[in-house]
Amino acid sequence: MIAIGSDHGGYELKQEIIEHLKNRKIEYKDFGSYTKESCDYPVYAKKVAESIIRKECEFGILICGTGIGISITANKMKGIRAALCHDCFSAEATRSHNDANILAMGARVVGAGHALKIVDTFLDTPFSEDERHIRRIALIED
Ligand SMILES: O=C(CO)[C@H](O)[C@H](O)COP(=O)(O)O
Repeated sequence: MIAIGSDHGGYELKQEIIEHLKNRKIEYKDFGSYTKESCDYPVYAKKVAESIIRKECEFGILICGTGIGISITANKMKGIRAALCHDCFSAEATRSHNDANILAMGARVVGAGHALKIVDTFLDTPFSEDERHIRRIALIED
C-alpha cells in the first residue's frame, strides 16, 4: 500500500500520480489535500509519515511546490527516510542505498511525465541489502 499526500502546490501532480497507480493496479491511500485551496504541507507530511511508521503503508509519495518543505517535515519523524528526487538516477540510488521509504517531489520543479517515471523507478527498485548500506542506515537511526 502506497501512502500519498500533497499540499495545494502538489495537488494536481498528486492526482496524476494516483491515476498512474490505478493504471498499474497499485493500492494507495490518499491522505489529502483534497482540493487546490491553499494549505500547509507539514499536515500532509505527518499523515503520510505516520502511516508508514505504523506499517499501514509500505512507501509514501509526498508532493509540494518544491518537495523541500514536505521532505524536511517527514524526515523529522523517526524511521522515515524521505528522499527528494527530481531524476531517475537519484530515485534508484535512494532505494538501493538508503532504503528510502518516502519519495518527495516538487510539482513546480518537475513535469508530470518525468515525475511518473521517477515514481516507477522508486517503487520498482529494491533495497540492495548490502552490508555497508545497512550499517549506514543504522547510523542514521542512531
Ligand atoms: O514548496 C513548498 C514548500 O517547500 C510549498 O508548496 C510552497 O511553499 C507553497 O507556496 P505558496 O503558499 O506560495 O503556494
